[in-house]
Amino acid sequence: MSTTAFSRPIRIATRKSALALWQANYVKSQLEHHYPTLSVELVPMSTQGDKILDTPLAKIGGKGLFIKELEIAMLEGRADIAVHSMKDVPVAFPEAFGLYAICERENPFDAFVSNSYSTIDALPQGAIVGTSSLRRQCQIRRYRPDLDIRDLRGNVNTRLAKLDAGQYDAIILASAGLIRLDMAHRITQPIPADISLPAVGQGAVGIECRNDDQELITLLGKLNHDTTSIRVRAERAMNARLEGGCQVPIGSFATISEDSLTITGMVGKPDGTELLFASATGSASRAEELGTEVADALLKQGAGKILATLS
Ligand SMILES: NCc1[nH]cc(CCC(=O)O)c1CC(=O)O
Repeated sequence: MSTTAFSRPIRIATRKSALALWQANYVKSQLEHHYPTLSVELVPMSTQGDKILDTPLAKIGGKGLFIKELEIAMLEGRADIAVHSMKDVPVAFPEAFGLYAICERENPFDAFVSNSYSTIDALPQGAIVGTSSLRRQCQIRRYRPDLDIRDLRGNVNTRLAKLDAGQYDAIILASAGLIRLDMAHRITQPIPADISLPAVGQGAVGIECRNDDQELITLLGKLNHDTTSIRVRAERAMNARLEGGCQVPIGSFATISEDSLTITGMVGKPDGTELLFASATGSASRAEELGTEVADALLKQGAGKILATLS
């Protein structure tokens, strides 16, 4: 625990979804744990992305959309930091902002959620599976080409409600979201990485603030989890080289053992007919280079052509 010269409260800009609020409260409690004299407040706000919930994300501008309004609040001095699911954070940051802590990763894998079938393998021919993620779609289609994959939008609770109402035989969600919202019991089957490689940064929470807020940047350093941060940096470097923008059929997953980092990447056609994989292993100190190497190997196999048809 440390004392801090911070005299004003730290205000966390956050979206109002249950998951966003959980993450903001988590960062609040981490800050209070490390700096007991600090006062931390949440500044919940509606973003454009929340208001257009029925439009597929890809069509309304994708990943950057949720974040912009939180950044405006920080620029206008209404908030000091913003908390994000790393998988929703674009690779390129707006000039005035940076990512100054990545907290310890929760379970990074996708989850199969069903009220009737215990595993993906147990689904009958042609079963209806809900997901709007091109990454999940292409990998599930490769594994089970017979399934009927249908669009599924909304926050975690909305998606579960649609499953419970019988609109789908199963849905695919991130395990991390369910665990954080106290719904780990809804995970019917954790989906291993060899069936569905997670999204870049899945399960990790990142903290953003203005580049000129040096006092705050120093303070946030305590909340950074080194191993998570290195893994996510490798995954994001891969995405950066692939120019993986908004909603893309890209998976990336890095692990660290001792000082060695292994990263596997995937780019796939949404219909599941062609999936490219590559991986690299090396010193964790070369995280970003290894991520870039995997991207280059994917590009060499033709990933650029697949991605170009989607933009
Ligand atoms: N795309 C929405 C989103 N962004 C972050 C999570 C939760 C998991 C995480 O923190 O990575 C989810 C829900 C989901 O994909 O099921």
